[in-house]
Amino acid sequence: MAPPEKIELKKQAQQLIEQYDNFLFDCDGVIWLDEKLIPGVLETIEHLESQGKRFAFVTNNSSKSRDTYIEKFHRLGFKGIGKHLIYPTCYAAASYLKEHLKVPAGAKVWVLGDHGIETELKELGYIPVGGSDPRLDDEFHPQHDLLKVDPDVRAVVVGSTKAFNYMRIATTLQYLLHENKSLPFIGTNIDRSYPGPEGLILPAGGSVVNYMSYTSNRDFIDVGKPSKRLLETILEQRDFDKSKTLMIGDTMYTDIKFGNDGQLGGESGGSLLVLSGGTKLKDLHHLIENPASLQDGPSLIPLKYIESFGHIIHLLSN
Ligand SMILES: O=C(O)[C@H](O)[C@H](O)COP(=O)(O)O
Ligand SMILES: [Mg+2]
Repeated sequence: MAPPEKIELKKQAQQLIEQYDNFLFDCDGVIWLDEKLIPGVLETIEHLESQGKRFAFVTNNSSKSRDTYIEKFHRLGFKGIGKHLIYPTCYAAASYLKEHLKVPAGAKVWVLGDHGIETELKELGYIPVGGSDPRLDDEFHPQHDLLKVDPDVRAVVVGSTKAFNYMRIATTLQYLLHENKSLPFIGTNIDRSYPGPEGLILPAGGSVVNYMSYTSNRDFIDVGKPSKRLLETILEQRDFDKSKTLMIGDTMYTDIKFGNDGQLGGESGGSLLVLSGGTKLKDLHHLIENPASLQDGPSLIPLKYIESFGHIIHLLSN
């Protein structure tokens, strides 16, 4: 496999834009770092729009609903980003329950995670339980009411939360073990960590999901990147030709694998790694030099890489 091409010249930036019609953006580490917009990204996306390019945002971050993301995009200066362009994994989880598992509206769903999951479940007619219930902040005691399983719960969704505590782990475990482990166990994403504020690398949703997987000794259904089902849903809903679509992300085992396994960009490929988030150049070099050291080897290697997506507008204006 050819080593990834570094985009550093104006003509390479122009070629990239000519080659693809559709752009799928990861958010954390590509568009922003927490509340800070990554320089040049807004201008580059506005340039793509002016060229008639189409795009969508696909984030493994389950903490915010699509409506909350719209507010964030507006706050950061993006105009006209509608709900239909945003695919966070809280929405992917709720859609999976409805479209794939056919869990009927009106069913209760146990949640370990932040508000985004509860909001998206409600939008599809489900009744979230657990989640932000303040009783989950109580100190653990074995007679606590919430440790008794509600028999009306039909599925469990686990995602990132900053309120991880023993009550949440213990209550969620009761549901995962309930009736011989028969309730579907959905995990929003597999990310170990993410690039947070102040340059900190922070624990991500995958740590919470895998904690629950370990303690329950159960596998989970991963609805986030690199899930092929998520990609197919986006391509279908947005009517994107996959051979003309590029995935842009900062994480190789989620974003780049999503683009490569999904065969974006046709025979030439369709994955672009940005170094503005959690992956640094040394990580890319490590992967290229030791592909066997990572389980998924070549499917994690991007077609191209660039220091940040915002760098494109800088290259184009030179
Ligand atoms: O669990 C999380 O919150 C995610 O790991 C993280 O924020 C990744 O989001 P993405 O880079 O897919 O936007
Ligand atoms: Mg990211």
